[in-house]
Amino acid sequence: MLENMPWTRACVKEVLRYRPPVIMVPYLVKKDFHISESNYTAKKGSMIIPSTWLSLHDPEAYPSPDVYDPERWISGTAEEQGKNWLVFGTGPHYCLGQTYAVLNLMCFLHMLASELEWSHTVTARSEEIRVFATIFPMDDLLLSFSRRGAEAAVGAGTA
Ligand code: HEM
Repeated sequence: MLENMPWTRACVKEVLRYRPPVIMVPYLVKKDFHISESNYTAKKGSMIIPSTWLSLHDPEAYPSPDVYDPERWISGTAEEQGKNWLVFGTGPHYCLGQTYAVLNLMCFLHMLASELEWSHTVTARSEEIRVFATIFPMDDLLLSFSRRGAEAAVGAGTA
């Protein structure tokens, strides 16, 4: 079923690109490591902290990177940008949960969208980002839900 939901997948992949939950991954250098095509060598014992944010907002890979645009995963070239898709890291320690995470978010989004009406109170700080391990909207996200077709709110408040 989930493989037949390209738009739900596109929405999940786009929100992970647009607002990645992990914006940097720290690595400890185990031995001197020369960065190819540069004259820089990372010394043993130093910390390297690559930013996933910059790759995921690279305009060469994702045109208009600061626009939330699921369409780029349908008719655009986003699926071809494997080197930039660092939401789940890369290399031998890439995230073991990445397939599960995307499928789980698809299920979650599908259920919330089909069962509930969403109401988002947008404030001047909604698009500002607070970094605290992961990222949050600065206004904490003023979102309320009501069951479709019912008067009673099932989860009003912040979420
Ligand atoms: C949206 C949700 C998630 C995001 C954005 C995420 C992101 C990441 C990132 C960036 C890394 C570091 C990769 C690297 O060092 O290059 C990582 C590692 C890891 N993740 Fe996730 N992750 C998510 C969900 C999950 C889930 C649901 C599981 C387990 C069910 C999981 C299990 C792991 C494990 C075991 C590692 C360490 C792999 C290793 O060191 O070899 N992750 N994740």
